[in-house]
This record gives sequence, structure tokens and C-alpha cells, in this order.
Amino acid sequence: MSFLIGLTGSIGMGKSTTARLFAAEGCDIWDADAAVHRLYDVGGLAVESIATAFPDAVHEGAVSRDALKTIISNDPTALHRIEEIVHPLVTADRRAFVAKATSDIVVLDIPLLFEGGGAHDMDATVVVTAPPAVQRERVLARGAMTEAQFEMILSKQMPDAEKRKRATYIVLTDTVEHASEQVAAIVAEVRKGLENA
Ligand SMILES: CC(C)(COP(=O)(O)OP(=O)(O)OC[C@H]1O[C@@H](n2cnc3c(N)ncnc32)[C@H](O)[C@@H]1O)[C@@H](O)C(=O)NCCC(=O)NCCS
Ligand SMILES: Nc1ncnc2c1ncn2[C@@H]1O[C@H](COP(=O)(O)OP(=O)(O)OP(=O)(O)O)[C@@H](O)[C@H]1O
Repeated sequence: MSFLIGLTGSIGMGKSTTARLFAAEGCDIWDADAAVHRLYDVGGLAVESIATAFPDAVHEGAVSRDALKTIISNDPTALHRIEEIVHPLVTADRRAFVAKATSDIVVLDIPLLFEGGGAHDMDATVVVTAPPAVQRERVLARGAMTEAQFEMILSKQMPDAEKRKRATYIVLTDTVEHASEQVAAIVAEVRKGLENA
């Protein structure tokens, strides 16, 4: 059984980038957002249930994220209903990945790790963080969300300060080089613990 690290952080804080740094250290990576992409794609396991709940959200056999974002913006209950469909499927995908993983450390990139209770399944947690102004600039620079959509998603997430309080490790994502050093130190510490176990 691999040592499980739950990697989290609020929107735009640098989870995906930091996950790649763990991969460079030889850790297997599983990405919850990527799992959602597979579930929404043609033939994906969430498509039928989403089509039943939100007929306008499915285009040509796949869930349209733009359509979902419009639906969520107009209906305060929609995100919760989407989560009820998606989260059990994401958990099943994660468990199947962990069961097959071969690396000594497996990193699970999960935006809602603390909000969704997934932290209890982890051996350690890593929270990525950056100042709020940097976070906002990063998310809006991607152009995938309006400011209102960003604020709405942010309001659904546990505040960064609360996440940091719960973390086993914190990674400050000010530069990639600095983040890489912090990741290398975390991996070294965990591997040392595994050797002595
Ligand atoms: C809201 C949606 C349509 C936005 O799609 P989009 O492609 O623009 O963004 P993407 O999926 O890359 O998510 C970006 C970030 O938004 C945040 N986020 C996404 N969903 C949620 C949510 N339900 N609650 C809080 N934050 C969320 C996360 O930080 C995530 O990393 C999409 O995220 C979605 O369908 N979310 C519901 C499924 C879910 O809960 N996913 C979270 C991981 S399990
Ligand atoms: N250590 C870092 N130093 C400088 N910039 C970074 C660092 N980590 C991430 N970034 C930048 O921040 C932006 C968001 O990064 P990334 O996609 O990794 O975040 P995320 O937390 O996975 O986002 P989301 O929550 O939206 O899925 C990107 O433009 C990325 O280049």
C-alpha cells in the first residue's frame, strides 16, 4: 500500500503545477479535476445522470462545462445537485487508481479534499497557497471564468487560512523553483519515514 498524500488548495493556487513537481520526484499522481473531465466526456459515466437532471447541459453526448457554468450562475442549487452526481463517481475512480498504483508515494490532487471529507483517507495533506491577489490574477488570466463565476466558486471553498491550519505540509507557490524545493523536501521527509517504519 502506497503512502497517500492529499494535495489541495483553493482555485488557482497551483495544485496542478505542484502535482507535476511530485511526479518529477517519482510519485504517481491522480487528479480529481481530470477524473471529472473523463466522466463528462462522450461515454463518460456522469453523462446520462447530468442529462437527466440538466438536459441543456449535454451537447453531442458530452457534458458542456460552459453550459454547466451558465446553469450554475442562474440556479443557486445547481452546483450541489451536480456534486451529488459527480462526487461518488470521482471517489470510485480514485479508489481504483490507488488500488493499482505502484509508487511508494501516491499524490491525490483534490480541490475539495477538506470540504468533501477525503482528508480522512490520506496519510498526509499538502496545501498549496499564494496571496489572494495572485490567486485572483491567475484565475482571471486563464479567461475560463468571469469574475462572478470565480467569486461563486471561491465562496463554496473552505478559506485558504483554514486549509493551511489543517495541512500537514504547506507549499508556497510563489515561484516554480521554490515550490520544487519544498516538494523535494516533503518527499525526502516522507521517504525517510517510510524507510524507518
Ligand atoms: C463548475 C465547473 C463546470 C467549472 O468548470 P471549469 O472547466 O471552468 O473549471 P475546472 O473544472 O477546471 O475547475 C476549476 C476549479 O474550480 C474549483 N471547483 C470546481 N468545482 C467545484 C465545486 N463543486 N466546489 C468548489 N470548487 C469547485 C476547483 O478549485 C477546481 O480546481 C466544473 O468544475 C464542475 O462541473 N464542477 C462540479 C464537479 C466538482 O465538484 N468538481 C470538483 C472536483 S471533484
Ligand atoms: N509555483 C508557482 N510559481 C509561479 N506560478 C505558479 C506556480 N504554481 C502555479 N502557478 C501558476 O498559477 C496558475 C494556476 O496554476 P494551476 O493550474 O497549477 O492551479 P490549480 O490550483 O490546479 O488551479 P485550479 O484550482 O483552477 O484547478 C498557472 O498559471 C500557473 O502557471
